[in-house]
Amino acid sequence: MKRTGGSDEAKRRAGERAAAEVEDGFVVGLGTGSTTAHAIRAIGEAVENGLEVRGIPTSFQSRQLALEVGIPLTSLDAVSSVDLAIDGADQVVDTDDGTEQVLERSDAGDGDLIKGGGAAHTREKIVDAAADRFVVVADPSKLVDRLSGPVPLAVVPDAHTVVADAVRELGGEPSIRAAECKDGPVVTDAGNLVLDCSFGPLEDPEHLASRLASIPGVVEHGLFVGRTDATYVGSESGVEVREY
Ligand SMILES: O=C(CO)[C@H](O)[C@H](O)COP(=O)(O)O
Repeated sequence: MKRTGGSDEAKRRAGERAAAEVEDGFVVGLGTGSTTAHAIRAIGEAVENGLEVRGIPTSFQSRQLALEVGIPLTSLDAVSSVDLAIDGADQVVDTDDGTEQVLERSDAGDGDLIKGGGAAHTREKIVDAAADRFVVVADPSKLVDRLSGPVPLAVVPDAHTVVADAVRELGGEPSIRAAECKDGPVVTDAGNLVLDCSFGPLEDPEHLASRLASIPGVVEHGLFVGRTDATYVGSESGVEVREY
C-alpha cells in the first residue's frame, strides 16, 4: 500500500467502515482520537436512525462526543461483555504487500500498535482488551514495517524520575510530555503524567512491553502487542481491511 500522510477523508472512511460493523444490541468500546471520532459520529447517526447500542468511552473526549451525538453510555463494570471496540493508533505494523486480503499474524507483528498520542492509552487498553473484537481505524500514514515511535507511559506523578531512570536502563530516552495550552505537563484523565520514551526501531515489542509493565510507577504503556483483530485503513478512494 502507498504510504502517504493521513487526510481527514481517509480517517473518515476508516471510521465509518468500522462503525458499519456495529449491530443492534451491541456494547461498543469508543476509542479516542480524530479517526475514531468519525466512527463515533457514524454510530451516533445510526442511533438516530433506530440502532440500539451502548457505548463505553475511553476518554473524556470520546465521552463528550458520544453524548453530543446521542449514543447511550454505559461502563465496563455494568456490562457482562463488550462486543466490539473501535480505536485509532499512532503506529500500526503492516507488512502487507497488497497481494493478500487476509493475513496470518506473522512474526513481523502485523497489527501491533503504539497508542497513547492522546494520552488515553490506559483506558483504551482496558476497554479494547475487554472486547470480543478489537478493530483499529487508521490512515496510511500510521502504517509502519516496524514500530519505532516513542512509547508513551502513563506514570504516577511523583514516580516520574524513578520510572525515567528505569527506562534509561532499558536503553530508552524518556521525556515528560508537555501540555500545549498550559504551563507544565500533560495530565491524563486519571491524573497521571505521560513519559514519551524513544527506543528507536523496536526489535522485540513483546519483550519491551513486559519490561515496561514491570516498572513500579508505570500505570500503563502504549504498546499493544497481539491485541488487534482487524485494521481498517482508509484512503482517499476506499478502505483496505486487514484481518489477523
Ligand atoms: O492512541 C490514541 C489516543 O491515546 C489515538 O487513538 C491515537 O493517538 C490516534 O489518534 P488519531 O486518530 O487522532 O490520529
